[in-house]
Formats: sequence, structure tokens, C-alpha cells
Amino acid sequence: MQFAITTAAVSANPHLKPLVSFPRPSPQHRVRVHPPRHRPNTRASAMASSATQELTITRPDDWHLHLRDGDVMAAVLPHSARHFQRAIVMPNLKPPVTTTSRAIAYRDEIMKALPPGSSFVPLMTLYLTDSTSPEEIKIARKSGVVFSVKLYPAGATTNSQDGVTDILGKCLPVLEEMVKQEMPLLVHGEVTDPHVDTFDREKVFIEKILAPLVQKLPQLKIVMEHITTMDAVNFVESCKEGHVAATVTPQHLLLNRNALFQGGLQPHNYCLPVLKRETHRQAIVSAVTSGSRQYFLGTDSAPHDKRMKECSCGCAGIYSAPVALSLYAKVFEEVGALDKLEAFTSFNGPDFYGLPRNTSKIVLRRSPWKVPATYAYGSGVIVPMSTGNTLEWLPSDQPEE
Ligand SMILES: NC(=O)N[C@@H](CC(=O)O)C(=O)O
Ligand SMILES: [Zn+2]
Ligand SMILES: [Zn+2]
Repeated sequence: MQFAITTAAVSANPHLKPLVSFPRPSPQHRVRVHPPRHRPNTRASAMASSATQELTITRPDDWHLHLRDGDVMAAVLPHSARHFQRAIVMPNLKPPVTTTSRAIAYRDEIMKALPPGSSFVPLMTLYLTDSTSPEEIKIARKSGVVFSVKLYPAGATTNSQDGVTDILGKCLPVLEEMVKQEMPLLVHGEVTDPHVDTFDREKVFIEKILAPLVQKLPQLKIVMEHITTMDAVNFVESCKEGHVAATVTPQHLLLNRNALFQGGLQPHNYCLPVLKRETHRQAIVSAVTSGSRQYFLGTDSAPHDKRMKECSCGCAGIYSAPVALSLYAKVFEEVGALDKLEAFTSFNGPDFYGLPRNTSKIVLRRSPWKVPATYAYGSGVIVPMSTGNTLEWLPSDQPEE
């Protein structure tokens, strides 16, 4: 990763259409680009934020993405394809992507919806059910387009009603085949027992399901998706690197559960697993910015129509694709760990999946931009994370070799 203080004009990203323009800071400032960790308000970092800077990193991948289908996909796909080279595409469509042939058909739809010239590669995922067969795992591996299998405990989250009711009781033969095929299991790690407090569901899942699963099949590669607790951090770190890893979303790094209730109910901060208390957020930030290879970028960007978020029984999911890279950079900068950003965004994921790292680069410029209030699609609009806020880091939309 390289940092450069540039005197070049900062170009606005035409696709993001910032609504306001900002004065360009003087290039004369010599700044420290690595402020000391955990001291974000030092004079050095204050100076750093007043100077134009560029951050060049290997092009990132998104290891947890919801693209949906139809009109929504057409609208959101360009936002991911602009910044990310590859993405693990989640299979919780209606109906879910339970077979390789459905995954291939869905992949074809995605490829058709890509902007001309885009080199974005969707990595497909199978939706695990109680009746998925080991044979299906062999077919998936042979296809060359399926890279993982997703465990949704039935009823845990959006479109999970066809998910698994008893992973250890019903899916062992499939999981054993996944070990043979080196196919990772991606986990929405929450129990669904209505008697378990919503805020404890990840912790209880780890104790009741994940720990026994790892003990039973230590060779199975597992990604705990969108971790939200210090319990998950402790669990991941108690497991072997290369066998158990976790994705982390921008919202779980930046927000605690107060954000759900600030000044009134905030449906656009509602996702699953639900935001947790501040101590958990801090544990996740420390883990991710420590340089550990067990964590990588997974936005869990999950678009829902504004009307489905702002209603009496709102959907879970935060749409972060257009803002995610700016937000991750903000988190790493705030703890003085920008030098660890690239491994999180671009190395740890492909290394875990056994895929090559990307070779092209992306540039993040310190160039404040205003997040649009909404993004339009076919018949409605989607409200993005950080709607209307000004973000500091602007990613370039073209790969640079
Ligand atoms: N994270 C969410 O709150 N929602 C996701 C599903 C998921 O990833 O659990 C969605 O598909 O909307
Ligand atoms: Zn989930
Ligand atoms: Zn998700």
C-alpha cells in the first residue's frame, strides 16, 4: 500500500454525484500519514485531515454481498462493480439459490446486468437446506462458479424460511463432502429460539452450534458472516487461522445499538444480527485493525425498498455498497491503522478462499463527498447507509495498474 500526498486536482466521481463541492486544501502541508494508534485527535491527525492525500490499495473484493435480482439488481450492481473486483453473492433470493443450475442462471443474469466493460466477477453461493445432497456439493465444485455454501438457520433473517432447521442433525453428510471439496461454509450465526434475547443470539449460536460444529469437523472452512460481538471475536481467534474467519460490515464497525434509537426509531440502521452495545463495537474494531488475517471485508450490503424499511414491520438490511470503502477507510483512519486497511480489504479474503489476490489497484482520495439521500431503481428508491452525510475518502472508479 502506498500513501501519496498529491498536488493533482481532485476529480469528483461523476457516478456518485456529490451534491456540494468543497474547497481544495493546500498541498504544501507535510503531514504524518500514520497518526499514532488509538489517538485519533492528535495534532498530527488533525493536520492529516486538512491535506489532500491519496491511498493506493490493491483492488478490494466484497466477501458478503446481496445483489437481489430484477430492477434492484440493475440499480445496485454498478455500485459494487465500480469498486470491487469480485463478490460473494448471497443466495437468499425468492426462491433461494439452492442448486448449482440456479446459481449458474443467477450468475448469467448478473453478467448481463453489468455495465459495459466491467471486469467484476460474481462468486456464487449455494443456499443450504435440510435436503441439500452431498452430490450437489460435488456438482457445485465442478461448475467452477460456486465458491461457497451459506447456512441460514431457518427463520433467522431475510428470506431464510427455507434454511436449515438442524445443521448437526440434518446436514452432516453435506458438510463432510464440503470438507472433501474444500468448499467453505458461510454462516449467519444466530439462533432462532424466540426465548433467546435478540442481543444474545450470536453468542448462543457460537456456544450451541458453532463450537460443536468446529469440534466435529475441524477441517471444515467456516466464515462467520457479519460478526457483531466480542464473543465472536474471541471465538474466531480461538480457532485456527485458515479454518475459521469472519467478515465484518461497515455498520458493525461504526455504529452501536444507540444508533437504532437516536432521536426516534431509525429503521435504516436496522440489520441482522442487530447492532450491539459499544463494548462489542470496540472489540470488533480492535480485532479488524490489529492486522489479523482472520478478518476480511464483507459489506453485507442489503438493499430494501425505502417503503419496506419505513413501515410498521420493517425489513432488516442496510444498503452500503456505494459508501462501504469510504466507511472502512474512516474506521481504520480513526484508530491510526490505515496501513492495515489493504490486508483487510484485499488480501485476507482471497487468501482464505484460496483465490489469487487482485492485481489492479484502486485509489482512495481525501476528497469529501456527500452521500446521496436515495438511489433510484425501477419503481422506488433505496436509502444508503450514511444517507446525506459527508464522507472523507472518495474511491476512484477506475482500476489503476
Ligand atoms: N443482514 C440483514 O439484515 N439482511 C440481509 C440478510 C442477512 O445477511 O442476514 C438481507 O438479505 O436483507
Ligand atoms: Zn446474515
Ligand atoms: Zn447478508
